[in-house]
Amino acid sequence: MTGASRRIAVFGAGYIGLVTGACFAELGHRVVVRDIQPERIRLLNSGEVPFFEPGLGDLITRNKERLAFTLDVEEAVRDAEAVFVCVDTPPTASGDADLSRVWAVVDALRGASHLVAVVVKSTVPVGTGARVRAALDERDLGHVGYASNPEFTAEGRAVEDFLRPDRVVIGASDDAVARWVADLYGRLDSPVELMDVASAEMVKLASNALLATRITFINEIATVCEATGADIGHVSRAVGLDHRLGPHFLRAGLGYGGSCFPKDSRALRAMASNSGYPFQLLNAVIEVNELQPRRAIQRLKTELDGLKGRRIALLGMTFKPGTDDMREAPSTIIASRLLAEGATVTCWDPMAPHTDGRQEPWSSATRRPDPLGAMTDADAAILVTEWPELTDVDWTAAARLMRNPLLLDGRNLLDPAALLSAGFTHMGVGRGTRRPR
Ligand SMILES: NC(=O)c1ccc[n+]([C@@H]2O[C@H](COP(=O)([O-])OP(=O)(O)OC[C@H]3O[C@@H](n4cnc5c(N)ncnc54)[C@H](O)[C@@H]3O)[C@@H](O)[C@H]2O)c1
Ligand SMILES: O=c1ccn([C@@H]2O[C@H](COP(=O)(O)OP(=O)(O)O[C@H]3O[C@H](CO)[C@@H](O)[C@H](O)[C@H]3O)[C@@H](O)[C@H]2O)c(=O)[nH]1
Repeated sequence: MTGASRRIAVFGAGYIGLVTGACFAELGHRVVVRDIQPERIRLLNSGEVPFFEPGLGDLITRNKERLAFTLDVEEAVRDAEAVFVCVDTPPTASGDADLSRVWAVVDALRGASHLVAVVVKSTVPVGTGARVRAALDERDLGHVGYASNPEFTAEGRAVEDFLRPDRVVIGASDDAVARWVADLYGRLDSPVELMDVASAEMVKLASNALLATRITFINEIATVCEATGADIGHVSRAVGLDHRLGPHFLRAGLGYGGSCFPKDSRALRAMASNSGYPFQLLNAVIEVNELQPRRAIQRLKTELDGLKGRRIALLGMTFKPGTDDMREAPSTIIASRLLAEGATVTCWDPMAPHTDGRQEPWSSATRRPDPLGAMTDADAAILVTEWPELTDVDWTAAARLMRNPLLLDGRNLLDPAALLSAGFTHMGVGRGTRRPR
C-alpha cells in the first residue's frame, strides 16, 4: 500500500464524522467535513469541538491546514476523490434503522461524477449498500465505486481506536475500489479485511450484538450470584482469565447504553424479523438489558421499604465515563422510574450537558456540582456511571451527610469493605447486601 495523500469529503460532523475527518487528516489526507447544522459548523470553524471526545480537539488543531468544515455540499464534494457517509442512522418506531439521512447524502451527490468512491461508515442494515449502489447507477454515477467501511471506535477512546484499530473492514464488489479505500489507511499498522459489501455490513452488526450479549450474559450471572451468595467480582475475573474467553466486556452493571448497542441490537433483530427469522437469542439480550436498571430500582425499593418520599442521589448520568453522551444512558431509565415511584432525585455528573429544562427526566431532578452535594440528606445513592472521580470521594463524610448511608454500586466500582467501614450499607450488582456492624 502506498498511503498516498488523498482528498476526502466527510458527510456528518458527529462523533464518527469528526473523528474520521480528523484522523484522516492526521494520516496525511485533505479533508472537508460537511454537516447540516449551522451551529456545529460555526463552532468548528471557530476552533471549538461541539462535544467531548478525548484528544479530538488537539488533533483538529494540529491538522487544521488539512481540515475544513462547511455547510455547503458543493464546497465539500468539488475537489473530493471520495465521500465518506458518517451521518446518524437512528431507530424508527419499528426498530429498523432510519436511513433517511443516508439517502439525503446520496441525493446530494447528483452530478458528482468525478468521485472514485462513495464509502458508507454509518451503521446500516445488510443490503443498504446494494440499494445505494443501485441509486448511484440510476443517478448516472455507475462508474463511481461503492464501499462499506464500518466503524468500530468506542466513545471516549475513539481517536486512539481509529488510529490503532484491531482491524479495518472494507466491503466492495470491485477490487480496485477496495484497495483504493484500504490505501487511505495505509499508514496504519493494522490488519485490513476485504470482503463483499453485505458481509462488511454484517460484521458491524454482529460485533455489537456479540459484545452486547457478553454484557447481558454476565449481568444474568450477576443476578444468579445475588440469589446464591457468589460474588460477581471473583466470577467475572476468573472466567475472563480463560484465554478462550478473555477479560473484556464482562463487567456486570446496570445494563448497556449508549448510541450504538441498544440501537444496533434492535436494528439487527428487526432486520432478522423482516426476513422472517425470529432472532431469539438477541431478543432475550434486549429484554434482559431493558430489565437490568429496573431490577436495581426494585432492590432499592425492597431495601428502603418503598421509594415514595425518599431522596435518592444518582452519581453519574452519561452512558459511560469519558464522554458527555447521554444517548440511551441507563441513568435516564433509573431517574424516570424513581420519579414515577414518588422519590426525589438529586444527581451529579462531571460532563453531562446541562439541559434547558425540556429534557425528561432530568428536568425534575436537582443537579449538584459535586457528589457530596448530591448525597446530602439522601436516603440512598446509586452509582450509575463509573467516573474515576468517585473513587476519590470522602465516603466517611458522605455517610455523615446522608440521611441513610446506603450505596447501590451499579458498576461495582468501589471497594465494599471500605464502604462498610465508612458506615455504609453496600449493595453491588452480583453481590449481596452488606451492612456495617
Ligand atoms: N458514536 C459512535 O461511537 C459510533 C461508533 C461506530 C459507528 N457509529 C455509527 O456512525 C453513524 C454516526 O453516528 P454518530 O454517533 O457520529 O452520530 P451523530 O448524531 O453524533 O452525528 C451525525 C451527524 O450527521 C449530521 N448529518 C445529518 N444529515 C446530514 C447530511 N445530509 N449531510 C451532512 N451531515 C448530516 C448530523 O447533523 C450530525 O451532526 C451512525 O450510523 C452510528 O451508528 C457510531
Ligand atoms: O463490560 C462491560 C462493557 C461495557 N458495558 C456498557 O456497555 C455500553 C457500551 O460501552 P462501550 O462499548 O464502551 O461504548 P460505545 O462507545 O457505545 O462503543 C460500542 O459501540 C460502538 C458503536 O457501534 C462500537 O463502535 C464500539 O466498538 C462498541 O464498543 C456502556 O453503557 C457500558 O457501560 C458494560 O456494562 N459492561
